[in-house]
Amino acid sequence: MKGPLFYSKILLFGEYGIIKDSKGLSIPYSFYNGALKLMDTPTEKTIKSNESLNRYAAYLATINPDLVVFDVVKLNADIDAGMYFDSSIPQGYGVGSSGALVAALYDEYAQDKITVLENLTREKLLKLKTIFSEMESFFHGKSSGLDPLNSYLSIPILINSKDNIEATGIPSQKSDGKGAVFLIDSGIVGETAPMVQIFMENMKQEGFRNMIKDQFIKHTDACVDDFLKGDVKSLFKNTKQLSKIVLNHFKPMIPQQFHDLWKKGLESNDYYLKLCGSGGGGYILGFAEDFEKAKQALHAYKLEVVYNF
Ligand SMILES: Nc1ncnc2c1ncn2[C@@H]1O[C@H](COP(=O)(O)OP(=O)(O)O)[C@@H](O)[C@H]1O
Ligand SMILES: C[C@@](O)(CCOP(=O)(O)O)CC(=O)O
Repeated sequence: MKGPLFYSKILLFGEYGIIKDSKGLSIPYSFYNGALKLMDTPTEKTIKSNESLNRYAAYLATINPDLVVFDVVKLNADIDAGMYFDSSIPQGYGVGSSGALVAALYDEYAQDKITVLENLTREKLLKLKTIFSEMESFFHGKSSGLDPLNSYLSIPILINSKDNIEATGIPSQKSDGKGAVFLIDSGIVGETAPMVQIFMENMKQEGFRNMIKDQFIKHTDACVDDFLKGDVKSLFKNTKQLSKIVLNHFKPMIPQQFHDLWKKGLESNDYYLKLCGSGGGGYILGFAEDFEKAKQALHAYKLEVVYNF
């Protein structure tokens, strides 16, 4: 057995906001991917993955059957036979390792599944997102379902609001462009669930809620609009604001040793940093109008370009 490949994703904008009601924009990142496979010779990695699937299968069997029903008998038999998720997607790096896994399992075991080949109306997309949100909650505590959706469809997804999502095109990349979006490897593994929990706790405070509504969501939405329009000038203005807000209000999600680097970008304007997914480690997402300048300022770090302006 070797299932189809599912890609990692990069949530360019919308982390945390999309759990509430902000816009979000997520693109597939084919550099990393994963597929369900049967073990030949067991290794530490494949055994660990198989055990993780076993725990997850028990959860999948408890999901409301009105939403989605899985072929649990086949799933359990495959797990007993040594199935694992053969994936290059780093876990806890904010690029959707659990999302790709969720997409692969839905694809293989969901009954009456919505397939990528049919006409994906807004209703069908929303239904898929609801199913994925429920499936991924096992890993996240609370999940928007966007990661698996992106992985399942392998196309950019625009979230306009909680119940208004669509497949979208993004402006084509300029291979000779000076600007870039890039990843910085923090070298630390993050965990989504505790970060989402901190966010949900903070949301119980009125001051934090107001900041999310009046500042965080406002700039997130503006960034999404600018990116899709290709308005690079306005995009950098709004990304700078977003970077500032995140530094001030999402400190637990930024590894301590990156606080200074984050601030330096805001002061020099050489680059702006933002969270990549839930944060707490993993990748940090960078935006630079002049990538050569950013590279110099960040020479001590390993950068991976994901988009050129
Ligand atoms: N290859 C894999 N095999 C089994 N489980 C996996 C695999 N990759 C990811 N997972 C599951 O997904 C979890 C990571 O998901 P999460 O914390 O949401 O991080 P990410 O940002 O990478 O999606 C892991 O703890 C594990 O339970
Ligand atoms: C924080 C959040 O908005 C994005 C999390 O992404 P990741 O699991 O860190 O890739 C949670 C979600 O939308 O499921």
